[in-house]
Amino acid sequence: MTRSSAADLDPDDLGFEHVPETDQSFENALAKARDGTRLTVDDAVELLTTGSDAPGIDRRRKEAVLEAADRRRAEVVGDEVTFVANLNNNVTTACNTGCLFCNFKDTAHQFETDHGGGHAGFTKTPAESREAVAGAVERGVYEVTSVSGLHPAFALNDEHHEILRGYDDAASAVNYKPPERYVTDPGTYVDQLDAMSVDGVHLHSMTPEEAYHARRGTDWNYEEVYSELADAGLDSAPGTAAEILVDEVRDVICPGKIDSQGWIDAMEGAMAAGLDTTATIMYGHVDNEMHRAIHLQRVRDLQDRTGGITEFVPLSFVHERTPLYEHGVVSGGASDAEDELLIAVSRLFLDNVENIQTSWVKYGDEKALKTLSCGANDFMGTILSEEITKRAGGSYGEFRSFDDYVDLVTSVGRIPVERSTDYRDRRRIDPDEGPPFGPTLGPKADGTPLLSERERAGRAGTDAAADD
Ligand SMILES: C[S@@+](CC[C@H](N)C(=O)[O-])C[C@H]1O[C@@H](n2cnc3c(N)ncnc32)[C@H](O)[C@@H]1O
Ligand SMILES: Nc1c(NC[C@H](O)[C@H](O)[C@H](O)CO)[nH]c(=O)[nH]c1=O
Ligand SMILES: N[C@@H](Cc1ccc(O)cc1)C(=O)O
Ligand code: SF4
Repeated sequence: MTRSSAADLDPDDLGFEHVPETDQSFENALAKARDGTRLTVDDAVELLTTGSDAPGIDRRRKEAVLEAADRRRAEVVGDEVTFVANLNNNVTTACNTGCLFCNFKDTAHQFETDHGGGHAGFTKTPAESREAVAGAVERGVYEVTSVSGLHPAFALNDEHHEILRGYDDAASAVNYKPPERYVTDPGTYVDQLDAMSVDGVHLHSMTPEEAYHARRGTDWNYEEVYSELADAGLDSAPGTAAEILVDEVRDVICPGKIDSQGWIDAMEGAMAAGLDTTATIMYGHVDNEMHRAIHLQRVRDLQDRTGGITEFVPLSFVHERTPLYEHGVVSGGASDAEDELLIAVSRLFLDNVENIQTSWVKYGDEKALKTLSCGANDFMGTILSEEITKRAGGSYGEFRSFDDYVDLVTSVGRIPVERSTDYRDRRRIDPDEGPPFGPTLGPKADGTPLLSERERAGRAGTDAAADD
């Protein structure tokens, strides 16, 4: 069943078929985790629940799971904690997909020329995107992550515009309105990537959902679309939009999105086009431990087939300003124990994905540091600007300097390491040599700090959103 509004949902009966019940025991699952036997979905459920036969989390059992994951992390990737010098450049917040966990988007009609009222969102032209990227590259950033709303005027290229214009009632048939209808034309996906290709910066962009948007209304396949995007400068694709890869959950939280198989098809297309990818899970809303375990299996299967996933990124649901919370469908996000167990079981279950990322944006510094001893080894990036979590009510900040990274990582006895997006280039940072520390791996990165003390203080209250 597809429902489109949070107000229509009965929180006490979401009708889920998948529930966290198994024939496995916690002890058996833990023994398998400890000796490195490949885990099943039932094993993962036992570990995530610390025993599905009893309600609540058992503290002692939880510590045993975290310890097993920490040991595995040490065996697989050692004591280095990696991070990247990157910029988030989101192109537009205009989106009609209506995901109930998301407050990043603004309904797209507000961006039209004949819309009277104001709005808090933005659309950047390709020239504006280039300016944002050029400024960051000048300062030593060498990765740009760009994820955006599915603006109805976005098309892959000029040919795609022609195809979409050919539809009768294109707005409802293919979610298309021509750029002339909008105050700001976002250009095409190819234009945006071309514009953001500044001095060899690594472009990490085009989620599976965006790739779907870039081929809607055509018979093009994902590999062709990603190949054209790669020609325009794309280097790797973020595997967001995964949310929970179980359709009964997607039907509740994102009925307008591609389904689980669609996400997998897009990821396979990206990798067939030669791109690296990342994979995510967005958990802690209406999902249960069985859903999380099935999700992990789908990601592991995909990685068995492709080998192109460089990292797994758990994104804990930020609830405060989202339709799911405002309509009482959920009463909050994941607990600390759930966050720790999710990181730990991701490490133990995904025996074919080397890097598990922890997000200081979602968890805050204290919890993110704790997760570095529950299985995580990557601490994401400087990002310099953050809108998705902030708009959902998250308050853990939107940028991180290398000095902060070195302080945080050394405070838990680990080794700070600057990395490239694909983890192939690495530089160990010697804390005794600085501060200030800055990035050195990019073409224009010379070790100069990305943010001076003064800028960091000055930016603490800045709002990056601009008017359309
Ligand atoms: C905001 S979308 C932007 C890209 C594109 N529209 C898409 O859906 O793939 C990127 C991701 O942000 C994450 N996200 C959105 N709202 C969130 C929230 N309230 N808490 C945690 N993650 C969230 C979701 O996992 C989503 O797939
Ligand atoms: N976890 C979050 C990320 N992760 C992405 C990284 O910053 C980086 O782009 C990736 O590891 C590839 O190098 N980005 C966010 O904006 N917010 C997060 O919560
Ligand atoms: N920007 C996304 C997260 C993200 C982007 C790229 C990734 O590879 C992973 C996660 C968010 O804040 O939720
Ligand atoms: S998650 Fe992405 S597709 Fe869904 S509403 Fe937000 S911006 Fe749009």
